Amino acid sequence: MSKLRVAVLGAKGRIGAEAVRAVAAAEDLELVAALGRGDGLETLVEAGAEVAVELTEPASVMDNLEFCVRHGIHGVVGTTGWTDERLARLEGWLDASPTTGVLIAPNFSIGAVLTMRFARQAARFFESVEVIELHHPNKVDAPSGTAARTAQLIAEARREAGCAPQPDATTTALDGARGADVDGVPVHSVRLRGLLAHQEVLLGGEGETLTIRHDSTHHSSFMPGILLGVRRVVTAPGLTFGLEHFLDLD
Ligand SMILES: NC(=O)c1ccc[n+]([C@@H]2O[C@H](COP(=O)([O-])OP(=O)(O)OC[C@H]3O[C@@H](n4cnc5c(N)ncnc54)[C@H](O)[C@@H]3O)[C@@H](O)[C@H]2O)c1
Ligand SMILES: O=C(O)C1=N[C@H](C(=O)O)CCC1
Repeated sequence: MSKLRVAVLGAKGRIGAEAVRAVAAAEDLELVAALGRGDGLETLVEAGAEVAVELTEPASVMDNLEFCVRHGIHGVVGTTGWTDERLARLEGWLDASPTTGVLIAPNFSIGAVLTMRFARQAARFFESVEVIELHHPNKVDAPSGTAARTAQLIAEARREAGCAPQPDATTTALDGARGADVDGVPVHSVRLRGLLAHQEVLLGGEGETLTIRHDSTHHSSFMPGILLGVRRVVTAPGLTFGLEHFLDLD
């Protein structure tokens, strides 16, 4: 059986370097290109890449994906910075290339995907929900893509269940003291040397709290999800948002 031809964009970055090793080590995949900043995207076509793993930065991801989709190269995207406007542009490119698939995964680790799932399940049962994400201090964006997605899922679940707004008597606060408001859910971002990627979802009701916590302590935690995404995206045309769609969770 022929191997799936895979390229990594952002190959010299923290997660990109780990992805290069993981793809190269997978028996059913062939690493055909490993691009860093400044390398020409034409290399993807010359190398015959079928799937591009996009692990760069929010300022680069759109140009890279536009090129890939235009050339029928499937995308597996971990890069953050997704807004409704960006997603709409990507969907426009995909409409014009109907056999091409792009997976955007706010987080590739199974624990983080389950944290999002559990948070969504729990959200309607508690009066209060806040998210704390904690990352290494080299991270350029805040809040994390994972925390933003978690907050959106929580907010959706609470809207669907008709939950009342969260109780909060704060009338005076320093800027940022109550975190960022993501769809009505406060999200707090910690940047600390020694950390990699961590998240807590705090839920509170009368006389009880529930904390859902996930820790990625090494970039290896993201690799099984990236490899799964690469194998599945070639049979999933259009946009898939979230690795959970490839996990058959329930
Ligand atoms: N979804 C997930 O599970 C997951 C996990 C970890 C990191 N991330 C995200 O992945 C992205 C990268 O994270 P990181 O910690 O590796 O960052 P990093 O800064 O270590 O690496 C990014 C790399 O991309 C390179 N780059 C920038 N523009 C480029 C371009 N146009 N073409 C090729 N290379 C380019 C940079 O030079 C750098 O080497 C971030 O958005 C981060 O939030 C996602
Ligand atoms: O290290 C990062 O940067 C990470 N980014 C993603 C996010 O913003 O959620 C996933 C976790 C690691």
